[in-house]
Amino acid sequence: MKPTLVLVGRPNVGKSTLFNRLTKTRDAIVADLPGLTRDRHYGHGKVGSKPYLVVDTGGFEPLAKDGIFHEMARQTEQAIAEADAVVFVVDGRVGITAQDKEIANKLRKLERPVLVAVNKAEGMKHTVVAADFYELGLGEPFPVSATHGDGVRDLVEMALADFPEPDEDDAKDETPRVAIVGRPNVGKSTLINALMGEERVIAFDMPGTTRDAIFVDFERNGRKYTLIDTAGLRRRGKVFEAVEKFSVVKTLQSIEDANVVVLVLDADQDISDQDAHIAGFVVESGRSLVVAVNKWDSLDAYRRERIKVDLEHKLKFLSFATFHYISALKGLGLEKLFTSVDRAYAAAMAKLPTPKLTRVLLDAVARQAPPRHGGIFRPKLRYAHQGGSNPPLIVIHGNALDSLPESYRRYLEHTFREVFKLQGTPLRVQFNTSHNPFATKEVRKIGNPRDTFYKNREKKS
Ligand SMILES: Nc1nc2c(ncn2[C@@H]2O[C@H](COP(=O)(O)OP(=O)(O)OP(=O)(O)O)[C@@H](O)[C@H]2O)c(=O)[nH]1
Ligand SMILES: Nc1nc2c(ncn2[C@@H]2O[C@H](COP(=O)(O)OP(=O)(O)OP(=O)(O)O)[C@@H](O)[C@H]2O)c(=O)[nH]1
Repeated sequence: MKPTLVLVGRPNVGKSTLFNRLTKTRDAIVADLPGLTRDRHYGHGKVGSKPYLVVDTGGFEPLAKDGIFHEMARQTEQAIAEADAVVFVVDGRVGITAQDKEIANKLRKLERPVLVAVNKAEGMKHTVVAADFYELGLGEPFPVSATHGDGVRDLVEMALADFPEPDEDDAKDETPRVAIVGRPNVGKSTLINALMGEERVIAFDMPGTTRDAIFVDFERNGRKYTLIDTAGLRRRGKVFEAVEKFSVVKTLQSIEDANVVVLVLDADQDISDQDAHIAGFVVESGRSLVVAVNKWDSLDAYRRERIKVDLEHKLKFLSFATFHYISALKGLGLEKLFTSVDRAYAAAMAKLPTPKLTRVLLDAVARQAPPRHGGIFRPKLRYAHQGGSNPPLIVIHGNALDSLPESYRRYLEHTFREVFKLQGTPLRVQFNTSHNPFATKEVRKIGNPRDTFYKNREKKS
């Protein structure tokens, strides 16, 4: 399961700037889908080969009561309770404040790593700027500069030091891992019960710590699946029960762990921002998606039409996914739902051979040539290969690909999707241009030359 870093600190110390830096690389490869709801408080990042999730508590609505921790929303408390490591951001220019001390008192009681990031430390003597913050009693402070990036990599490496490298064997396991997610009360538990019947009980007796998801194997029509059960998790983990019913961190983690996500919506309610945010996480994570519009049994014809319009309007960025109208309570529509789960899994794992990809690419170019850059030269698309699965990543090689407009990338994506029948999975198309061998930025769209630098350095050593 991906470790989750939670950023805390008083206002204005630079949490959102640090958040942006921690999630930057990943951001660059997420296509801008029309209408995609992105939540700037939750994001993905990667350092070396270790992926992580980041939560910025800075934007959570403060509840005006006494004391800093009362002022922070319950969501902050919940995020801290669920974090794998907490990054406590302080301001190196201002120095230690009374609020910092209060936060530190609270954090010292946590049974998990807390790292003190002394921000805005660019151009300052590191030993001097850090010294002040030893007093917080949270170990060695890390001077960083969120705006310049200094020290940020070391900070993350330290935060993730105790977490193992992602398990390669995991990916080879051919049982589809399915996560059922959605906001409270949409019918997730009812759906899980309908799918698993009595087996459900087993979930509660499984050993494991609170941060482990519960993986439950089940069979349907002779096929095996592993269900990632966050509902069971929430019930077991007393700490979450006390705070919020909906667990953002667990939802994010189970999406990350899944191959296919079933997003459950309540047809009896309007589509909410929370629905759209969860859908946004799924798109960002690149996981396959099937949408289950539940409680269809309780709607009359008028409401059914209305909800369809609402879905079309608010979740249009999910056009790659299949929508099913089901009743978990009555067990209706579940067969078709699972046909789509199978299809979405197959699409996520599809093997796309280089010769065929290249043929499809060249055919697409022949049908519609890319526009000339500045009316002068035409980008040249040479060949394509598959760079990854779940989601499928198609890497296109050629010259001057930087100048291809977004609309052309979409055209290619659409073509690949049609030809390879990639229903249910997001698809990523990346350009690898070689028009300037001396440019530092070799790989377009996976941004950040610094990362390329580190990767190359790692390879050499
Ligand atoms: N010099 C310097 N300024 C920084 C650095 N990081 C952030 N800042 C500045 O500090 C101010 C606050 O940054 P934010 O990232 O908005 O701070 P925050 O902690 O998210 O603030 P809240 O949203 O109020 O909680 C901005 O003016 C930033 O430009 C840094 O590394 N060096
Ligand atoms: N009419 C109708 N009601 C349903 C259906 N599925 C679930 N419900 C009802 O919706 C309510 C919530 O269902 P749950 O399965 O507990 O929802 P959940 O998403 O697991 O909720 P949380 O545990 O709060 O996250 C219950 O009263 C269910 O009986 C359905 O298909 N039709």
